[in-house]
Amino acid sequence: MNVAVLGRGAIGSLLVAQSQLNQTPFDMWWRTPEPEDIRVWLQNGDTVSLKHSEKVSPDLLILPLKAWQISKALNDIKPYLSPQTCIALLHNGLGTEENTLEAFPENSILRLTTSKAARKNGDDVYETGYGQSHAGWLREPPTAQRIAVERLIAQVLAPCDWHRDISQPLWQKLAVNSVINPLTAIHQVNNGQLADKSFRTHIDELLREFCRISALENRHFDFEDLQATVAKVIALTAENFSSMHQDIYHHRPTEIDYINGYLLNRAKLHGITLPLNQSLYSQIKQLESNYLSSSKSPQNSARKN
Ligand SMILES: NC(=O)C1=CN([C@@H]2O[C@H](COP(=O)(O)OP(=O)(O)OC[C@H]3O[C@@H](n4cnc5c(N)ncnc54)[C@H](OP(=O)(O)O)[C@@H]3O)[C@@H](O)[C@H]2O)C=CC1
Ligand SMILES: CC(C)(CO)C(=O)C(=O)O
Repeated sequence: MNVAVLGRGAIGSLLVAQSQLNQTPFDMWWRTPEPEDIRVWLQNGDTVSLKHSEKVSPDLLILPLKAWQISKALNDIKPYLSPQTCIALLHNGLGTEENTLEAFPENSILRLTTSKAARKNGDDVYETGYGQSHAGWLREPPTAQRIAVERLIAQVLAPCDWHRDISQPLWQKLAVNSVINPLTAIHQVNNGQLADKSFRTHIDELLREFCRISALENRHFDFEDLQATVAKVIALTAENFSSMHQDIYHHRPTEIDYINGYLLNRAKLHGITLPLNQSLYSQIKQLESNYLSSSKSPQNSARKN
């Protein structure tokens, strides 16, 4: 099976490194031919060197991109895809699925999410955490391709659970991201600092709003289970800076439209408001607008984490 991974981002590089260690190397499609190669530093001490590949129509294309990059990326690479190419979306948040299904009506589409962690520093990628992944089909391919893809994904994203309805784990991850990401980004704290009791009221209120909108979507989450899940993620990733914290710090666009913005869109459809989500959404948009509208380059800021 010919597999390609788009970009040379943190999570994508981790997957390609893992595929090399499994002796089933994936191709990597970069936006630019430079640098000649990149290195991935794994937590087990291995270092893997990765190179850019020529674009040949793949059986499986994985897009481990920021949610807001997906639509343009798929448009850019459409000429290299055939109706038989399976497209795998891997990102935080929700909201790219419908457009992808519509834009590629003949292709099988897979949705992935992961709690693995990696960060880029220049041309190097560092694995910073192990974690569970989840996978499920939005549109299934014929049986032989389905089995081959499932086997491959189970290897490179291990441990990986397969779901008949992938939207349930995606909503569960959305709950976690809708709390940790904007709070850490606005207060510029690491994930662990959210355990401080001063954040308790906001965390609980965000989870209450999440339960209200998810129930209207016929997805039922227990408030106390979510409290426990968020507390666990905060403890397990205490030293990490969330992706939204890093995006704000490095003056990059955030995924807010696909996290709290997604919840707000669903709420609007149901005719309800989510006041705390709205407030955090507006604060993140304001922070983004301070630098996205200016010509100052993000590279000018000192790097952290
Ligand atoms: N990093 C982490 O620890 C975790 C990340 N996630 C989620 O996974 C997703 C990916 O995150 P992450 O790996 O950190 O993101 P990165 O920003 O590191 O990687 C995104 C990559 O996509 C590439 N890209 C974007 N648009 C295109 C395009 N049109 N054509 C080709 N390449 C393109 C970028 O290329 P270029 O380098 O040229 O800009 C970049 O290499 C996000 O949704 C994130 O929230 C989830 C769990 C943990
Ligand atoms: C789970 C969490 C919050 C870990 O940092 C994450 O997914 C992110 O930073 O985007």
